[in-house]
Amino acid sequence: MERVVLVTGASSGVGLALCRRLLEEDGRIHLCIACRNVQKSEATRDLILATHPAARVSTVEVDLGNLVSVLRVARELRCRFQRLDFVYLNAGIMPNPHVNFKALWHGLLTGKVLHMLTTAEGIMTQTDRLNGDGLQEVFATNLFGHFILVRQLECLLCGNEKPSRLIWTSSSNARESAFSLSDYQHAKGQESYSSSKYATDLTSVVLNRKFNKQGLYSSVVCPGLVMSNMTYRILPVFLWKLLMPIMWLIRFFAKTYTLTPYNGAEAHVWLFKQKPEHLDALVKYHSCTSGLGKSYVEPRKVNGAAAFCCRGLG
Ligand SMILES: NC(=O)C1=CN([C@@H]2O[C@H](COP(=O)(O)OP(=O)(O)OC[C@H]3O[C@@H](n4cnc5c(N)ncnc54)[C@H](OP(=O)(O)O)[C@@H]3O)[C@@H](O)[C@H]2O)C=CC1
Ligand SMILES: CC(C)=CCC[C@@H](C)[C@H]1CC[C@H]2C3=C(CC[C@]12C)[C@@]1(C)CCC(=O)[C@@H](C)[C@@H]1CC3
Repeated sequence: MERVVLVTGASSGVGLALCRRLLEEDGRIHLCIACRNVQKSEATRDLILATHPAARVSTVEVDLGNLVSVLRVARELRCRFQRLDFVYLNAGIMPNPHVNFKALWHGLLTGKVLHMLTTAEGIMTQTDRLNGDGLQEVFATNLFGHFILVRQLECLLCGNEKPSRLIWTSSSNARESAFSLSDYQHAKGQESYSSSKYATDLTSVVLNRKFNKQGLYSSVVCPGLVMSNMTYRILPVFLWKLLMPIMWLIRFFAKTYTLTPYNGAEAHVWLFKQKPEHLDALVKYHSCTSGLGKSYVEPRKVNGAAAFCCRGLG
């Protein structure tokens, strides 16, 4: 039976590399790519078919930051498919990023620089805004749109012969201290990206609690630092090009400097091959690349997730 795999944010970066890598793993899957509009869907399908001409690739359009669009695409998917085996919830944004180089310099003096270079803790802020639905844009796009999609697709994901899987692209920038239940959309702070990714980690834990019995399993991954449209919006492209040799060097000390979308998709592809019953719901799977360019996956506990469960909030 062919497996049906849905990937959001398939038009570029980690999502596009993931689509290609999944087809390398199993050329018989039915890959459904979700992009923002028809032009992007068709261009992405052409790119994938150029390297995998025999692949079965279909397209759907969704703006995850627009609830009407999410409900519409869920309806369309329910009509088109009888079940979904894998859903990669990968689309994401980081609008108006700002890097505090002074803090990075201070980190160098206080010995925290490696932690800062891998998590961006204390050196990155964003300016968020309200979207058309009256929700904070980062929360809505990175988490809530995806969450509503999952809930709307329950009939395709639960109670199937084999377990179905949700795989969320989170981040090592996810931080417990950036998230607050009383301001879960992060309207008040300037770390909306970090908050949305931490909320994603917790959502995955809670989804496992609720749905494992019905054969649906959820995992979170971090692709590491990847050069993609998202990172190219943080600094000017010429600066990234200048920094590139330094980043190759940093990779000898910081294994999460995966740098290419292909390497960044390592954990996503690894999870595709694992039995979900053997995975730990409180772990985030990190794509890593050694200084010599070898890719591998490292599991790390999600900070605070166990405590969150114990408090009974899940
Ligand atoms: N790059 C990095 O270093 C890291 C990235 N990540 C995460 O990886 C994921 C992929 O990002 P990456 O590949 O780096 O960046 P890209 O910007 O290349 O990819 C983001 C994807 O999300 C899509 N997207 C954005 N907004 C929406 C929306 N409203 N509705 C539908 N699709 C949307 C984009 O579509 P479009 O082409 O239309 O804009 C694009 O396909 C994100 O969740 C990001 O947070 C996590 C850790 C590190
Ligand atoms: C690499 C050097 C020498 C300088 C670049 C400084 C920053 C622009 C850079 C350092 C750490 C990076 C980082 C991210 C973006 C770019 C940095 C702040 C992320 C926040 C990108 C998105 C993610 O999800 C995180 C995992 C990244 C964490 C590290």
